[in-house]
Amino acid sequence: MTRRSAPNILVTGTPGVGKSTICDLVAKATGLCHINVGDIVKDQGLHDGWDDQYQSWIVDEDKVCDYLEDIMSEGATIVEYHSCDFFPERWMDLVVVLRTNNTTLYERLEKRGYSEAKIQENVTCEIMNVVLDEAMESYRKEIVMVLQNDDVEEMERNVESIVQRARQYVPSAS
Ligand SMILES: Nc1ncnc2c1ncn2[C@@H]1O[C@H](COP(=O)(O)OP(=O)(O)O)[C@@H](O)[C@H]1O
Repeated sequence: MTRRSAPNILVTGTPGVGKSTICDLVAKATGLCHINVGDIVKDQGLHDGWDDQYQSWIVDEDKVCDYLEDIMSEGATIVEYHSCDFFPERWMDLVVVLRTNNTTLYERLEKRGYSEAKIQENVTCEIMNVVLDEAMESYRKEIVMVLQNDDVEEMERNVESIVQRARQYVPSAS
């Protein structure tokens, strides 16, 4: 196992649950390097083109993993993405799954200017626990933290909980 001086944290969840906002705050509080996987897919061309139907890039998961390998081996990184099953399990010390109630999520995505179809698709995904199930199937349950993120009070509490876990991190002895 790799020895990392500071932890790697994955923050995942349906689009709109608050990943970017929480990661920004945790990164500021801890000094962890914040990587938005969606951004690197676009900026580094880690995709096979644009999907018109889904209005998103067709992600090349192998390219994403190759790109991130050295960064994640170093540690001290907080990564966000709306999916979590293709990252090597060994990279992650903590996996945070953010949840948001349907009405609030709908409103956030509407404000973002998503089409009705895309909003419905994402809200259904949240109702069906798609990302939560993916996280539970992909990582040891001891490192998965599920946090409700509907309002500002919850957000502050969530940031605090994640920062605390990051500070408790003990580098693996193995
Ligand atoms: N806990 C929260 N309370 C209120 N608004 C929030 C909360 N978390 C996120 N938001 C707002 O919801 C929107 C989506 O958040 P964002 O962090 O971009 O989500 P994601 O990265 O998961 O797509 C933003 O406008 C953000 O300010």
